[in-house]
Amino acid sequence: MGLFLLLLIILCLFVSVRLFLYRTTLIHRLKRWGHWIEDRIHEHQTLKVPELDENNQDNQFYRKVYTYLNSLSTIEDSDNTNLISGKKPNGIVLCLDDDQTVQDTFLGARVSWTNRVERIEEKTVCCKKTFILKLKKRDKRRILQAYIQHIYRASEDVETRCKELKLYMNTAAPAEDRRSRRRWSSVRLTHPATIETIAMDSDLKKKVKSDLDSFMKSKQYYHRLGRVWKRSYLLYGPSGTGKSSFIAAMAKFLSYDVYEIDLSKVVDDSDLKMLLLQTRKKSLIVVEDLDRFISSNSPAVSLTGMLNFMDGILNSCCGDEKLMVFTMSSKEKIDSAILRPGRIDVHIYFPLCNFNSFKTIANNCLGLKDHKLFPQVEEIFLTGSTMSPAEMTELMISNRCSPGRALKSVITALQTTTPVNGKPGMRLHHNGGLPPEESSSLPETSSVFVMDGNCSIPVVKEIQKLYGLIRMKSSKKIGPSDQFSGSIERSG
Ligand SMILES: Nc1ncnc2c1ncn2[C@@H]1O[C@H](COP(=O)(O)OP(=O)(O)OP(=O)(O)O)[C@@H](O)[C@H]1O
Ligand SMILES: [Mg+2]
Repeated sequence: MGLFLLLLIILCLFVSVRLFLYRTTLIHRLKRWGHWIEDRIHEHQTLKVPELDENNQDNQFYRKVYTYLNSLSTIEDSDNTNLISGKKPNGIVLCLDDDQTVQDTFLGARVSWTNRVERIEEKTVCCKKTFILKLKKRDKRRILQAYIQHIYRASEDVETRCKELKLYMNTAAPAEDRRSRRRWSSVRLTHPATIETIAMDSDLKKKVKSDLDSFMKSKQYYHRLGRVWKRSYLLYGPSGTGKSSFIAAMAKFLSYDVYEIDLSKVVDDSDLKMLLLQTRKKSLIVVEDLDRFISSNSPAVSLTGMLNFMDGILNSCCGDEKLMVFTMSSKEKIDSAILRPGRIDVHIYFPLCNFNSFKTIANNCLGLKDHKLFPQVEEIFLTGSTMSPAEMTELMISNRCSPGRALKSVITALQTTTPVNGKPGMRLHHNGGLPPEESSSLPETSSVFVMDGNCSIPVVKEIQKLYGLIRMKSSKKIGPSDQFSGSIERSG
């Protein structure tokens, strides 16, 4: 009985001491001291993982380490961790701060990582970033190889689970350190457009989706052909027809980041190359308003520089799996060298509104599938009146409380033939908005989907079939010299 009482007292004492230690975080402190002493006893080695490699290209392993460290549970216990709003509403993600150290254990070995950030100039965002791994020398041989593999696997897991799309923009840099700097800054890509919300011919949507799908699955195919795994899209059409929104929608569909090149910040041809070298795989490289750039005869970037950027050997040096997307208002005056297959593989025309796109926008903005005013709207479209989807969207959004009023305002605007692109009263042919240069020789359609070469097999077959049909109709059209080059196809 006495012994039992004694054991009970010891147990109670043990529990209260432990509780006390927890409460005062003494255990935590004792552990830290223990580690500190251990660190003094053992010889350590430090290894650096810089953000850029010796060619100033992205060090892919740096990205992996970044993702891996931010996913560690120990980051929660670490001081100065940044709390950043996450993808989910009210969600928070943890993110290492500059010069913060975080601990990790692997196969019984304790290692630490420090996020070293050296500012190049005071008060600027430009900095040199390096992760520093510190581990015991005696552990290095035993764990390092396996640990690196573990980081690759774990970061890929995290990336596929919660990939957050980014929009990268190029930053201007003084000439002296253009080559040593990271030239892109990023924000989260939060554009709400999806391929479904874009008012576009439904067959065309299907074609684009299947083209993007087959591109993603064609790694082996491209490599077997000895080609860079890249595909180029040209989106062209009047202002406010959804070209930029479609880029965001494509990025979401593919789950790719977007690199948008602002040519006014590019200093010369080699600067443009450097920007391309610093992009990552699985991304969309976007150049908006290419026609404006070409007609401006920019002193900074030459036409040759642009041609090489679109289809140069450099494309093979900056990571595979890239989509290049260019936008233009019209390709009428564009040099055919720019538009040749390989530089541009898919041409998509974005027309002004027709009755079908009006219905999609009415459904998106007002939740209307049908309305008694629809026949009146259809009639006005038949007279050739039109407006841009952007204008139509604005009218509907500003009158969204009253669908009837919204439709009436659309009718009034269509009747007064709003000036489009500065041209008063632009009217369309009854083909629903084909580009002027192509409307005369084409079957009736609402959009143009022109694909040149480089498609994956099923798409090529479909194009050849269609091409045969069109060739029978018009002998004037340009045909492919073989199945992968020069084919020009049009379908609705
Ligand atoms: N096809 C469309 N479907 C749905 N909404 C559209 C469409 N086109 C334009 N919009 C609406 O108009 C707005 C502007 O469109 P967007 O910026 O994508 O046009 P754009 O073709 O890139 O114009 P610009 O040539 O002037 O840059 C979008 O935010 C969207 O709400
Ligand atoms: Mg745009």
